[in-house]
Parts: sequence; C-alpha cells; structure tokens
Amino acid sequence: MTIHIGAEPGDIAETVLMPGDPMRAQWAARTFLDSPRQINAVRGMLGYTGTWRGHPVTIHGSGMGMPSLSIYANELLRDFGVRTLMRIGSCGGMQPHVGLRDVILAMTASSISTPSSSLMRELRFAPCADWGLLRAAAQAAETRGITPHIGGIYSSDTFYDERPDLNDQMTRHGTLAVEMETAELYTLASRYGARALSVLTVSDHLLTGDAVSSADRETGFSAMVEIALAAAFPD
Ligand SMILES: O=P(O)(O)O[C@H]1O[C@H](CO)[C@@H](O)[C@H]1O
Ligand SMILES: O=c1cc[nH]c(=O)[nH]1
Repeated sequence: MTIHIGAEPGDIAETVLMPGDPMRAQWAARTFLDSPRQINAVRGMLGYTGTWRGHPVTIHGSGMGMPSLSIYANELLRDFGVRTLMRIGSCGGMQPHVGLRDVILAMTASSISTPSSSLMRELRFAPCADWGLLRAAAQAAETRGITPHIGGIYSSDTFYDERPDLNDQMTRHGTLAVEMETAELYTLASRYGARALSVLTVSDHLLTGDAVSSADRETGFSAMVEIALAAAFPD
C-alpha cells in the first residue's frame, strides 16, 4: 500500500495501462479484461487488475496533468515493481492531416517543464518511447487496419492555453498533437529502467475546433486499448 494506491503487493500487474480518466479505466477493465477486480479507489482514482489473453494487466487512472501522473507512476514503478506503463489517452490534433479519432503513437514528447525538470537542472532531457513497444504498437495497429500517426507530441501543463503563437510553432515543427502527461511518463520510465508508450486518440482538433463528445472520450476509444494490449503482449 502506498499513500495514493490502496493495493497490496501482488495486486498490481507488471503491465499497467493508464488513462487520465478513472472512468475510462473502469470501462476499459470491464470491456477488455477477464475477471477484473478493483484494486484502488483512493481519492476516486480507480484501478483494476485482471487478465488479457491470460496475461495479468492492471488498468489504473493517472488523473490529468503531469503532477498527478507523476504521483501514480512513481508509486507504480518504485513500490509495485511495474515494468511496462502504457498511457491510453485523448489528445488534441495539431496537424491538418491528423483527424478526429485517429490514433497517435507518441515517439517523443516536448514540454515547457515536467515535474522532473528541477532534477534535470540545466539539462533538456528528451523523453522518448520504448522502441520495442512502439514497433509492436505500430504492427498491432496495422494488423487492425489502422494506420497510426507516429511522431512527436507536446505535453502541456495548460489545457486552456492562451499561447496560440506557441501552438503555431509546434504545428510548424511537425508536432502531431497536444496532451498533458507523456513527457513525465517517459522520463520516469527511463529513470526506473522500465518501458513506456503513449497510445493516443484524437478527441478534438486545435486547427478546426472539431471535437468528439465527453461520453466518447470516456468509453469510445476501443482501438487504442486494443493496440496497447496487443503491443504489450505480441504473439
Ligand atoms: O483523456 P486523458 O487521458 O485524460 O488525456 C487528456 O485529457 C485531459 C484533458 O482533458 C488530459 O489528461 C489530457 O492529457
Ligand atoms: O490535453 C488535451 C487533451 C485533449 N485535447 C486537447 O486539446 N488537449
């Protein structure tokens, strides 16, 4: 048991899928796992452990933003021995060729700062995905007839961003999408010698203003969950 995760040792699998939204964790566990059981509800942050094709898997919310994700990822990696952490999140598209509901595999994540920035001092660390997971996720997507966008994303601290000039530079430099957790997830996975990948679905678009419904953001993104599970346990 840790401060924020009320699970016992052994309750959490070595492979964890992390949506920001705890209700997406509940939906994904009930939809994709066999025999899911709730292993955390501290502060309403729901976590479930079950099996997928016989492999133990935990699906646990991270909350929104890097400070929240950092708390859960630190405890999962340090105290529960997690070895593979995959974010299953929503994001805002930043390129004209990226459409609503498209799947993005985040190869790298830019940021202005992360909870790890003060530790890094003058270093501008480059958070990047685990190559094996990234390759397996690309293959899993293609097997399902999905062509994912693969490249850099932006992990922001600000959902209601008032720096359109910064977003313009991101778009100009090929950034695929914006979300709020991946840069810290990849940094922590590197620190603990674990594997991480963010599999994202485009829920809205910064260039067009188009968006899917909140209900869709909670439960409508099956493809990214299937891709994440298949990448974690390739045949
Ligand atoms: O849908 P989730 O996984 O929460 O991800 C995105 O949605 C939240 C903002 O609405 C942020 O957490 C952002 O990263
Ligand atoms: O952080 C996020 C997530 C989804 N859409 C956005 O525009 N930003």
